[in-house]
Amino acid sequence: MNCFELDNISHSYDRETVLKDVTLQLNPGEILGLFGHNGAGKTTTIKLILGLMKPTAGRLSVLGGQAGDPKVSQHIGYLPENVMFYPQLTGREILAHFARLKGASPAQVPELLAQVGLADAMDARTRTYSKGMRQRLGLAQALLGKPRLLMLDEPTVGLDPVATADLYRLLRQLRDEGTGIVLCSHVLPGVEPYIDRAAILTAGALQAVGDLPSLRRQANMPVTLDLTSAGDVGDLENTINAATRGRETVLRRDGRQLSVDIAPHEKMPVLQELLASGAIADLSIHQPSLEDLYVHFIGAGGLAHRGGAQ
Ligand SMILES: Nc1ncnc2c1ncn2[C@@H]1O[C@H](COP(=O)(O)OP(=O)(O)OP(=O)(O)O)[C@@H](O)[C@H]1O
Repeated sequence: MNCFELDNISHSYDRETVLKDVTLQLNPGEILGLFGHNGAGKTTTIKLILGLMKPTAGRLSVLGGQAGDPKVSQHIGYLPENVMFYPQLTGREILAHFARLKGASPAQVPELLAQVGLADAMDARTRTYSKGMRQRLGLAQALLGKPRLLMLDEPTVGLDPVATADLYRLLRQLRDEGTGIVLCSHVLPGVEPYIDRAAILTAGALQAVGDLPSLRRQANMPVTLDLTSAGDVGDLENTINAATRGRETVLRRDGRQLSVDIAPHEKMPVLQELLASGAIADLSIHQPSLEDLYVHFIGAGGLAHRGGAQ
């Protein structure tokens, strides 16, 4: 059974359509990154899956049932963006309160607080917590009752690099135990190794969905070969020019180092020719990163929306 299935979902607030024909599903034991700039429609998608609103058009099922049905909702964990808690209560008291609301066992509370790195702070009032600690308490709240579907809206905001890596490790562990996880973010650096698939949303429309190799195929962006010459750099330049003649490539030179941007399907024949020439001492191949692919798919409109390329 899918964790959720969105089938041609559209949504409008008043007259403005902010989600357009979105078709997307999440499997158990999978981490999906849902990426888009501010206002792209990520939170609206989450609210529909939570059953807080009904889509204007399209069909939606969550954990095999109806979004918003309490029998479904009890298996969903949700961490909203900018989570806030009552400042006079301790972390332990707050989590115990949410455990009662969710019908989860209170025995989980200290264990979950330790799991998110708040073992030493659980009896301190949350007004003394840093933003990162509040975020981790929010995550513990989302993990109450061992959800089958976990949705996290900008979970790494406020976390330092060590806490961010800890969070991703924890998500991987939950994924391996069968939880389906949606990670919404407009912060891409560092996330690539931790997601199974990415969905890229611009102005309410899905531009691309897939794992990294599939997104690379869809984007068909050039691959960069960085080459170090074995002898005279001019000779290597001539060899590259011969190997790439008639192909669409860009060649750059920086001292003894040469870089060639080349279409993915041209990579192997050109590499074979270059290796056979004996003119290369070393080489590395750079595929487009998740950030490169994101910028490619959101296009000029998306960049304008974000105030230019970053
Ligand atoms: N309650 C609302 N009433 C009217 N318009 C709304 C409402 N909530 C969101 N919108 C609009 O819907 C669009 C999508 O917003 P949404 O919050 O889903 O985007 P997002 O991708 O989560 O953005 P962010 O990263 O800034 O949280 C935006 O244009 C936003 O202004």
